[in-house]
Amino acid sequence: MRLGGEISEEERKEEEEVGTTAFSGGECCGQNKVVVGYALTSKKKNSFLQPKLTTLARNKGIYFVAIDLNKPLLEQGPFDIVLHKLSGEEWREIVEDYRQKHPEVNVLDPPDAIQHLHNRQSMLQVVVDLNLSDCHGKVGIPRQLVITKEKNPSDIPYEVTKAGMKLPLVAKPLLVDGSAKSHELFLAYDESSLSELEPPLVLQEFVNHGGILFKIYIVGENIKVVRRFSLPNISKRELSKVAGVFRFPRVSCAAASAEDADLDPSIAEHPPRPLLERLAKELRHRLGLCLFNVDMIREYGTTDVFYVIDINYFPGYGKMPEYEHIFTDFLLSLVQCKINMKPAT
Ligand SMILES: Nc1ncnc2c1ncn2[C@@H]1O[C@H](COP(=O)(O)OP(=O)(O)OP(=O)(O)O)[C@@H](O)[C@H]1O
Ligand SMILES: O=P(O)(O)O[C@H]1[C@H](OP(=O)(O)O)[C@@H](OP(=O)(O)O)[C@@H](O)[C@@H](O)[C@@H]1OP(=O)(O)O
Ligand SMILES: [Mg+2]
Ligand SMILES: [Mg+2]
Repeated sequence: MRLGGEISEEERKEEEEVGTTAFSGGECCGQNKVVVGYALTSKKKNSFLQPKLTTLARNKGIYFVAIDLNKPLLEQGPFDIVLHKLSGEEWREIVEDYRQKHPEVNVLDPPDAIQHLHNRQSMLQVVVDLNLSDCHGKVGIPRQLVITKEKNPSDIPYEVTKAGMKLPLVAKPLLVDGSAKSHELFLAYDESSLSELEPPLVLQEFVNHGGILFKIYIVGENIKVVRRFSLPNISKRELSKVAGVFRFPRVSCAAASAEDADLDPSIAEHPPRPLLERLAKELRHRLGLCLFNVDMIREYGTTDVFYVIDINYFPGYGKMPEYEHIFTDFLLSLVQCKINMKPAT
């Protein structure tokens, strides 16, 4: 916890912008003050730093301060916690350097750990390694094949046949770098059309799941599940009649949740809580991350066969119910944990 931390004029302005009021000194209404430096894109800042979050945070003594990207990070602060989601190697090095020079600051999360989620192959490999086959259900990943950038697109149909992959396939850019392009996904109904795609790619077997997906938001030890609309089932009949590759929209990212829709209970029922707790705990430890979400689907016609299809770093928490309470409590718990760990003097 920062005692007597100073906040610069620019940071003060920024705080006013996001609805927090800065003051010098380390205490607020008898509470210690927690300073959270943040480096987020303006889109993320707008969706995450909503007034309902910043107001509640201020009441709990938490102050969000914008990191000035035009100034060295090492000259800014002092911070208790740093929250960040920006792309690029340069930023990664800046944060890594800052972490080494300021081990007392909780940097959420370490850049190397985040990097794991920037590749759709390494992202899901942790789920495979977990081998969660008997914990109130089975959790795996869809069968997938990586097509590296050296591969000639005209060879993709052969590679797919050789690997014995079953159609239809979802084609996803291998790298996730925060760009719109890295979210450009295609559904492929026949093998020969696959040569229209541009490597590097991950080709994933499409798993019928009744058009509903579960977004499992993780904030430290907290788990919140929301239901979202997803792609509908593809029947054998449809598959036999259709050919080609089709781009599809970011259907499950829409803010509209499927929470209140009138759905078949066998499709809509949330995955069992013990399974989610085990999955979240294992992923937190194996990935070394606190802030992420997992997209999970239930194989259509089953009660307990689940697939993880995507893991995202620092997702759209603004769409998670009660995120302002969960997030502020989490930030306070981090600082409290540090205080408890300090040796008594
Ligand atoms: N293997 C699959 N089987 C069935 N549907 C899938 C599969 N993979 C992806 N989808 C559908 O496509 C959507 C987008 O896929 P995915 O989540 O992997 O992409 P993304 O660009 O990383 O999305 P996000 O916006 O969540 O980061 C999913 O939410 C789901 O509706
Ligand atoms: O924009 P939204 O609020 O929807 O958040 C999305 C987020 O975009 P942002 O980080 O630019 O905000 C995406 O990050 P990048 O992969 O593009 O880095 C990804 O994490 C999505 O899964 C999030 O949607 P959600 O899964 O939570 O529905
Ligand atoms: Mg997704
Ligand atoms: Mg994703």
